[in-house]
Amino acid sequence: HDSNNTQKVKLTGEDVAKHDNKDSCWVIVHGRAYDVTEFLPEHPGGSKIILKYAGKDATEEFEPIHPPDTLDKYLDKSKHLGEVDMNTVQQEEKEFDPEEEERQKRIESMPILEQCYNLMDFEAVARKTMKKTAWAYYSSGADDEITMRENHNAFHKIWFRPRILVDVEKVDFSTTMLGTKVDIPFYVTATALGKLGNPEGEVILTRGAKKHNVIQMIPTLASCSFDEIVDAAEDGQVQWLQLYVNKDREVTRRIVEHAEKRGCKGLFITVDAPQLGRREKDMRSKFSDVGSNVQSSSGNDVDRSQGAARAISSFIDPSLSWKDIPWFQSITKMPILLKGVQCVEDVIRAIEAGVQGVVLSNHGGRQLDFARSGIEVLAEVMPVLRERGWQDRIEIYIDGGVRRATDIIKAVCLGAKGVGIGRPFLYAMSAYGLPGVDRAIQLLKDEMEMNMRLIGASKISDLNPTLVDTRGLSMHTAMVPEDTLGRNVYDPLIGPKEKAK
Ligand SMILES: Cc1cc2c(cc1C)[n+](S(=O)(=O)[O-])c1c(=O)[nH]c(=O)nc-1n2C[C@H](O)[C@H](O)[C@H](O)COP(=O)(O)O
Repeated sequence: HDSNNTQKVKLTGEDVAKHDNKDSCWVIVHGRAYDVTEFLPEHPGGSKIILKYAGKDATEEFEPIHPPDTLDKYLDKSKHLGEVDMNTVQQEEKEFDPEEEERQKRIESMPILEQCYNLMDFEAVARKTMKKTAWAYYSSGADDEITMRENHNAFHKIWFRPRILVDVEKVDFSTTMLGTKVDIPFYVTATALGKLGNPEGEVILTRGAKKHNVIQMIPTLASCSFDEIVDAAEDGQVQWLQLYVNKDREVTRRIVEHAEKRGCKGLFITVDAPQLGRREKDMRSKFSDVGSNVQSSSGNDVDRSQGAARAISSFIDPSLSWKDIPWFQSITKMPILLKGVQCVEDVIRAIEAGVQGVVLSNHGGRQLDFARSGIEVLAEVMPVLRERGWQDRIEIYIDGGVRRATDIIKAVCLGAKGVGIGRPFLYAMSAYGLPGVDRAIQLLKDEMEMNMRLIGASKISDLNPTLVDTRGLSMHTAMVPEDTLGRNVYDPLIGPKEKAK
């Protein structure tokens, strides 16, 4: 570097390769070198994963887990060593990976998008075509995944009581959420690490949401930076922020104030994850591509925590409690909602605390196993609120296991303002990109129109509790419901290549 610190000569791969150990550790990310020696013990994902790339190009591993502005935000400028001449960097010989070979073949013969007729089709295709680590992270639930399966299963215990001879020539299923007019009562909920499934990440969901006038909830743990996701939105497009509260409240304050400044129209504080659940599929897959090397080189002190999730969530504050709500109300004007409320007592407390809404949710079954489904908690909550005349005091959402428009209708009949949908859009995005998300939302809209007609409702306000029979809802089958839907629903249809023969 010359006197005013402009880099005169690029670093070479050799320069970086000399710093390949815990006493001097340089890595390359996006063509620039960084000295992360002092950062090693602070890395939430542990030092081992960085040391695996010491002296080398870490971009591929870094990219899906960290927003692009991570190093600018969290690594002192003095550790930014400047540009590397990537022609001098020896790219790692990709060892032959039979699993990857198989996956590429499955991608070649995957169904064309038009052969996906419902949200479960996207899951079935994604299961076969996504990288193992991505599938493991997205599809996993906590422990035995009882709650994850129950989330979808619960909807099967609610039956309709349709009305007839209602003029349903015109059907309008638009509604409002926190004052925003949306086409259909669902939003794309916050799910972390969008780039695990698709290199473009969460901005694909932004574009899909815009096209269909539905709201996107931006995750704290997105792969894209918050600003990238907001910049990808078009004028007038409404987004909400999902917040994991940081132990360092100043960090949280900055995130909340910035989100408000960028125009977010709702703050959803996640309250069901003081510690992230144990998602064993995620743990297993991470150990296959990281743990094994770590295990062999470090013996017993291998990082026993789970895969991607634990690595990115050590900042979450487990001391968060009701006493913190006034502080949030003092730092933002955005409506505040609690995401992950799981019993009527806490809904009452939320109303008394003056928040604007709750999401009845168990985090997609990724947190406490044997937590009840959002729809079951909704059936417990609404009669109690109605008794008190409080049913309009806050907006109530549910999420978890929503895969059909009939699931949305059941939730709205029972009193939800709308529902959040997670995995299906991750699978659609991972398998088919933006066209996948676009088709998934359109399929839901088509189902919604048909089912509203068949239930005898021409608009959202016609949906009410008399249209559903929930007597079976609280019966929990002891056995683990075999969730075959995602496995069998699409035939191993021939892909375009075979057709040509
Ligand atoms: C599928 C998925 C869900 C995550 C999610 C990541 C994935 C891959 N992550 S997690 O890494 O911490 O678990 C978040 C998250 O960042 N924050 C959050 O509030 N909910 C998170 N959730 C829960 C999500 O917001 C919904 O509650 C859940 O996805 C709804 O269930 P379905 O997937 O069945 O629609």
